[in-house]
Amino acid sequence: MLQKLVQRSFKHCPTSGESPCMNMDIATVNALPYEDFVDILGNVVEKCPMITAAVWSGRPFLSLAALEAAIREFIDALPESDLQSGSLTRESHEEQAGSGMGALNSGEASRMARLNQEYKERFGFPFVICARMHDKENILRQLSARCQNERAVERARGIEEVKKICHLRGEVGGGPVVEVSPPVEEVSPPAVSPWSPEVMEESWSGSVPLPLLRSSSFFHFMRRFWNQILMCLSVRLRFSASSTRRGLEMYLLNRNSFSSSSSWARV
Ligand SMILES: NC(=O)N[C@H]1NC(=O)NC1=O
Repeated sequence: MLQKLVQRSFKHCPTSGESPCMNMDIATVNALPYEDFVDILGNVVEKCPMITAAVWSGRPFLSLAALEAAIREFIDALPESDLQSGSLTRESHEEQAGSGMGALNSGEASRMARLNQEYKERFGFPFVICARMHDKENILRQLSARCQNERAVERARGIEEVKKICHLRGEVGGGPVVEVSPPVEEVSPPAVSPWSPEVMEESWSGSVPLPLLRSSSFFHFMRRFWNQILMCLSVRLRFSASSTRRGLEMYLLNRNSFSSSSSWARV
């Protein structure tokens, strides 16, 4: 499969004979820039180019068989879906607990479960919200209100919420709090940026003090396990094909959205 894909992508082999051509192919494949690598091999797993994108950093591959083995290993290493009950990550637990989701009374829990189910049946993907920016009352209000939206609106909104979660997890990082000297001239983010302190504090109702959010080491985050989502988002931004983008968006919402009625209700 990989050989056919690669050979089809190289119209001619500069040398005669099979093996030099194949060797040349693997050398050429290893030398491919990120975009070309994902463009050519991005659909070896249906509408999951992030798998190809994730293995790109493992080059150089000794052979096409080694590249295929890297893809297989990545697939085998994917954790069970977060949507199975009891499989919430530590970060999800903390975020949901921090917003008060761990203190739902029975009325709130059953309302949350009902609304989650209604949302999932209406849109075909789970409700996603950046819990650190809301308390439980607001989450319930948002869930109820957003059930009335159009699907396209909710799909875009869910992706935006995933990005907010991604951003805040990057800020907190979980690593040592690194004191960094303030830049010589404070360049304030553009006022309209959703990440500007004003916008964040305006909708801020989470439990993590803002100063901490700003001071922990971002680079620790780069080592943390969310590189898959970052890969997704970077691949999504690079891909023009809307169908691929839609596939990735649905992947993000269903695979990384953490929520199912049982998890919210349970938490
Ligand atoms: N349902 C849902 O969005 N859950 C996620 N949101 C968040 O901030 N952490 C989560 O687990």
